[in-house]
Amino acid sequence: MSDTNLNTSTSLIMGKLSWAAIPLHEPILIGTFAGVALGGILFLALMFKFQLWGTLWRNWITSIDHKRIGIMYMVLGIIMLLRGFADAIMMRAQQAMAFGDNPGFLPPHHFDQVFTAHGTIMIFFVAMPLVTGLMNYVVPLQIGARDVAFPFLNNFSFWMTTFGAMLTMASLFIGEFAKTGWLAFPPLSGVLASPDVGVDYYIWSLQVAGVGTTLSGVNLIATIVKMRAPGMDLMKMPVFTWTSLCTNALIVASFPILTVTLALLSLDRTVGTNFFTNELGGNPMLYVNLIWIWGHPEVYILILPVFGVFSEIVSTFSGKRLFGYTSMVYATVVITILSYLVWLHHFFTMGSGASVNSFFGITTMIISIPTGAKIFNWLFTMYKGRIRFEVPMLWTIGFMLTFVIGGMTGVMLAVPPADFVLHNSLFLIAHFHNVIIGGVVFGLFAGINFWFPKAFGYKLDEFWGKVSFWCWLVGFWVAFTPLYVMGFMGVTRRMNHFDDPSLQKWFIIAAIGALIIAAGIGAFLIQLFVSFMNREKLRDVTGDPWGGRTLEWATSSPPPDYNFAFTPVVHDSDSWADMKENNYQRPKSGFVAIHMPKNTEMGFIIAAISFVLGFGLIWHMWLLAGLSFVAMMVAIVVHTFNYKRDYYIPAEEVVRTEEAHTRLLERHV
Ligand code: HEA
Ligand code: HEM
Ligand SMILES: [Cu+2]
Repeated sequence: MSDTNLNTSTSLIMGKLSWAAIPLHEPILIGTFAGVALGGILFLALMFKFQLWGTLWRNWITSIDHKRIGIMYMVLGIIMLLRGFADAIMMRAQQAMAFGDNPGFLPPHHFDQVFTAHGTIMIFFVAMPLVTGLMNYVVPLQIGARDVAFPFLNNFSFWMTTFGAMLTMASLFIGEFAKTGWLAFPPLSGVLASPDVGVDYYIWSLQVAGVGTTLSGVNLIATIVKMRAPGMDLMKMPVFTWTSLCTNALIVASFPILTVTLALLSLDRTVGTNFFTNELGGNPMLYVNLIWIWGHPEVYILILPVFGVFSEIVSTFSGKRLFGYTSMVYATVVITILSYLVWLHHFFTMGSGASVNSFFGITTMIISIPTGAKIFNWLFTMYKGRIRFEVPMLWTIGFMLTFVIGGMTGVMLAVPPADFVLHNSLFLIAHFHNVIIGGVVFGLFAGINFWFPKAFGYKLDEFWGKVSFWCWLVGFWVAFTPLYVMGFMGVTRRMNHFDDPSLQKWFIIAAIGALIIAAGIGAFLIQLFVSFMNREKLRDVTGDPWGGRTLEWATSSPPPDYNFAFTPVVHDSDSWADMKENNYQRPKSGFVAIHMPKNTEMGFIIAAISFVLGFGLIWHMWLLAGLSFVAMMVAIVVHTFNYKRDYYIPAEEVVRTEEAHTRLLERHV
């Protein structure tokens, strides 16, 4: 065999992968790897010791129960939050020390990967899974359904998201991640400026996860449209379900744009097309437009569901019906529509001209009106309410104060002449962390504290919940106010070293703020642990610990596999509050067998193969890519022959479950 032949055969199998891809010369990465490996070994040891593999496989990995899938999404989001936050701490430390002669501890090529990975992970693998997890858990319960419309697809979507996240994580130890920023604009992300695999990791992680997100959007829309309890017409739907419906409409309408954009980028990179280069009629502005037509709706995909969370919490903890239900629904729909008419505000400075900029500036500002309507509705709900300042409500009030300021700085950026000064400055960074942390993250913590007792049957510890809240609130302001200040001074984003020593004090303050946030994350983990240890004391047997108003509180906590023994009948938007007022009695007899979907391992298997496929494509290992593609197709076809997709929970078992709940309730009274 000649030398050339040998070379082609190696590259067909190994592609660009070689030992040089393992970052042995990066002490930070080797340290991290050692930590992950040790943690992994500890985890495996514990799993074997307590013999948990069977349970993990049967009850979780292969589960098609929307409740378990919802919880798994939340676990994924929380684990990835630790990774994304580790990146944030590294950036805060680097920028606090890298002044003058001190280069800091992160060389530019590493720093650039850190901010790209931070942004990508926080948006796609923290905020998205947490939001999707909440919707998955809560929506079917709120509409009185037994599961989502396509339970298998739900499991598959979850695993696609998870394996997408795992591809990003793999880039830590094999090769590297993109150095382009979280939206990977060409020409920087093109093959000339970024010849290594970083951008390919970015592309394929998001492609794999994006399939999951799109399908889960389809699934939840079908669920909400088709599976509501009798009597729940659209204007009687709980507000969280409404915001979920709009969010998933946004997902279905925007994620395919991301998929296509990334597909074109990968064609440019691998087969030499010129969609986004200036050669042969291509144009980088095409990419900028496409990515923001997805990117702007994306930020509303994150915020709308948490607006729903706050609506549920405000009315529950004020002991009142939500003020302005109808206007709340219209505001949500208006924001959904407007979010498609503003994308250009992300590149006012890129030469569209005064009239185009004015159009997009004005549409952007108009979004403040429905958003403001929501804020005032929440305030009016609290007005004259009997407010209980429990942990979910604290997060809600913290959100209202923080988010309004973040929204206002957004409106400042929407003024094109002002944006020419503030674009890509730390002011922008402060704006979006202000709305994302003060809005999305606070909302997720509010939601976790609110629905945790539903999912696990006991409340979360109040003391540690409050510690976590105060650390996040104070920490956020200490970490990001300096960025507003420096933004006004003209300091730009994505810098790993500064020359002007007078700035250092601001970065040190920001680093202290990040440490306070770290304490908030720590307190949250302690809260989970302490609550688990004290679960008997924190137990709620009623299924309705907060005096809830919507259907999820009508069933036991945790709900049985089938959610409701009988499908509830709805007469009001606050259906459970209405049922309680009318002296609703739980049915105690007449139970029948319940038709349920059955677990399957196929979602996990197909998603795992897509991880291998992604890995092969990243490294140009064409043989591996081809084989895994064929394997994936085979798995899909095999799955279509699986006719054993459902089973019945026998009536006796339903009787047993329901009677156990009745006994608990009677003992409680
Ligand atoms: C959850 C995320 C989220 C949310 C909700 C928002 C909400 C808003 N954003 Fe933000 N934004 C981001 C995430 C988000 N943004 C991100 C991630 C980026 C940058 C990405 C990057 O470049 O990397 C960005 C960037 C960004 C830019 C681009 C700046 C630049 O690159 O130079 C602009 C410009 O117009 C903008 C505007 C707005 C506006 C007007 C709102 C409005 O929706 C806010 C509306 C709310 C209020 C105004 C407060 C409540 C209202 C009242 C109390 C009523 C009274 C108020 C008035 C009448 C004003 N945002
Ligand atoms: C928890 C505390 C957090 C801290 C301390 C933090 C800190 C930072 C820092 C220092 C940067 C780089 C700023 C620069 O360019 O100079 C950054 C960028 C970014 N952050 Fe965060 N962040 C946090 C949470 C989040 C969350 C929760 C999200 C989203 C859900 C998020 C999304 C982003 C994005 C999208 C970028 C831009 C990345 C890029 O420039 O490509 N961050 N953050
Ligand atoms: Cu935007």
